[in-house]
Amino acid sequence: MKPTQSDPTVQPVPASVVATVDAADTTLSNPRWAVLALGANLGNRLETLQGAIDALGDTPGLRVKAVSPVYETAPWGVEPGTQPSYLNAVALVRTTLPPSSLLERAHAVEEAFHRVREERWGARTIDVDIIAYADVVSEDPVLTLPHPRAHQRAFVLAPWHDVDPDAQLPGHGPVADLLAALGREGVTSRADLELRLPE
Ligand SMILES: Nc1ncnc2c1ncn2[C@@H]1O[C@H](COP(=O)(O)OP(=O)(O)OP(=O)(O)O)[C@@H](O)[C@H]1O
Ligand SMILES: Nc1nc2c(c(=O)[nH]1)N=C(CO)CN2
Repeated sequence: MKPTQSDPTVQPVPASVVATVDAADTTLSNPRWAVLALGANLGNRLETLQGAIDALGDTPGLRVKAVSPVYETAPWGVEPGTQPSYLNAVALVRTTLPPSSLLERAHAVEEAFHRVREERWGARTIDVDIIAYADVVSEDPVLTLPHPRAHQRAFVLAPWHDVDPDAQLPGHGPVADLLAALGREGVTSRADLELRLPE
């Protein structure tokens, strides 16, 4: 039936309202891949890593596609012997969230596991970093993409290479080459530990 001018349900929506609603819709129509690095060096490290993966899997618009093997790693960037060792892993996700929303979600997951931000590179129950988001390159300090130190970190490159041997770190080249150049010192496989995909 053709609506008439007097039908109140066909009032035109003002352009300003359309623009506001569109701006508030922060999902993308196309899912993108992203690489997340997880690290924990306080508390029950494996349990926390699994909890973070499950929490990420509970995120609307995000699907965890692969979870890497677990590595026990020497704390990077601090005096040796000043912190407990880390468990590290990498998750590959597909998401319709834009990068800023993915970072918000990563921070919410950290908060859920009582991460306390005190000093730079301080010990933590959980750290969730965005290593790469599709092929986005951004120097924004709030969200630098790819992660500005990923290419220097075997604790990121080794698990990433395990789940995606052909991976490329945007702007830096093949992960396999970066890992070969860096070496695996301080990064030990923990084949006795396993992380699951979210149920
Ligand atoms: N790719 C990224 N992933 C996560 N956080 C990022 C990224 N780029 C910039 N940041 C910013 O870095 C800030 C500090 O992050 P965080 O406390 O996790 O650092 P860190 O884990 O101690 O050190 P690092 O950044 O070297 O891993 C965050 O609040 C975030 O805004
Ligand atoms: N081994 C290891 N060292 C670190 C880690 C980490 O996850 N693993 N994270 C840091 C800040 O992101 C600083 N140092």
